[in-house]
Amino acid sequence: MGVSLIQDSKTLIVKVGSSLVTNNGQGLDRAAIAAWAEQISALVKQGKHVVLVSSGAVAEGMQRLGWKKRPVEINELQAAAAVGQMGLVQMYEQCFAQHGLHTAQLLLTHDDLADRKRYLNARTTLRTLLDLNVIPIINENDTVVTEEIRFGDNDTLGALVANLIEADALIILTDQQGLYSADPRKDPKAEFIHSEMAGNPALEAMAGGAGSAVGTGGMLTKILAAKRAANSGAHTVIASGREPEVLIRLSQGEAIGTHLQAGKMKIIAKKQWLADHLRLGGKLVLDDGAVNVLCKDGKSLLPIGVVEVIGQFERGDVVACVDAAGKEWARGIVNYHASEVRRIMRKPSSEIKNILGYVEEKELIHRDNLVVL
Ligand SMILES: Nc1ncnc2c1ncn2[C@@H]1O[C@H](COP(=O)(O)OP(=O)(O)O)[C@@H](O)[C@H]1O
Ligand SMILES: N[C@@H](CCC(=O)OP(=O)(O)O)C(=O)O
Repeated sequence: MGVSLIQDSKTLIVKVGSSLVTNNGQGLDRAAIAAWAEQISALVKQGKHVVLVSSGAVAEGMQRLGWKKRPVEINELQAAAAVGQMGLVQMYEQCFAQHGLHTAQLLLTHDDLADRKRYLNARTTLRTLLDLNVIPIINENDTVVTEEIRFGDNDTLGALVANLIEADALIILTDQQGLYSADPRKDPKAEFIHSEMAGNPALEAMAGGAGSAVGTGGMLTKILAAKRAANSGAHTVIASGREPEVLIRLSQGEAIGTHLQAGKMKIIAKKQWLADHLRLGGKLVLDDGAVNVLCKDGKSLLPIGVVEVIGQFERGDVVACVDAAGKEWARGIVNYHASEVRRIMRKPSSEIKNILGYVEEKELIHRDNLVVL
């Protein structure tokens, strides 16, 4: 990858695995967590947006409960995760507080991100937190899922979050320097992979399962996460979380770890995603002024620019933005139900509260959720 792609990245997802966070299951590694918090804080102060996806709840819960062996029963794993998550977020909150930054806890499941309304809600919340310079700390909501906890799939969650907020890069920190041609714990001749295209099927054959007792996904979930992140145009780096100043050095363009490049440009990825993944709901007919600000100025669509609503749709659906002659100019994810849009169209956003009694968002379609055709 052009290593500078990390350097130029504005929005980063950093994922840290259980073995790192808990020092191989020995309990939370305060020094390591403090070091990542310091680096992330420095990046945020440079104007970057950083989301942290952290594993370690089960491992920390086991430690707190005095369990020596990872339980087999799902309900016990869930209990351990619930206990351990408390320690995890306390530690992050304390470490980021040293740098004057707040943290926020987000517990998500894969299903949350597959559901279009929840997807939009999660996306809006994350975007708001990042604008406030708060550090979102994300983990799986282990209480309500069984599949994810069984396979321990925070690598996938990291990629889903990268898709969710269209991050520029996903940095997966683990206990190895990166990807080797085979598991280096088992094959001393394994060669280091410096750079590849994300999604290259040859990578999947190289990746083995977890090598430690506390990590669960192994390299394969990281390779698949890179492929998924690339769908929204995000590059992935797999690197050692124990490498001093790893995040700072990556952001300065240093070639540390394995760089897996996304083949698609973000804007093309976004258009494809909007075209492929969400069903097209109805249409919004815009006045000429609204067409202009959307297409020429790259602004969000406000209710005042809409003159007619055609068809039915729900919050989170994709709608087409057309002019009076029916020509489609843009398409995007709408923040209100069709019946609500019919009530607030042609009105300034300041009247949404009076008309509906609540405000989902002041935009009908936020510019981040819109592509001009
Ligand atoms: N080809 C490979 N290159 C590097 N590591 C590999 C490879 N195949 C399997 N692994 C194993 O994957 C482990 C990292 O995955 P995992 O234990 O799940 O970590 P994490 O907790 O960071 O998600 C490494 O410690 C290593 O033993
Ligand atoms: N939610 C689980 C995540 C488990 C997991 O994905 O672990 P890892 O393979 O170490 O990233 C936990 O916090 O323990």
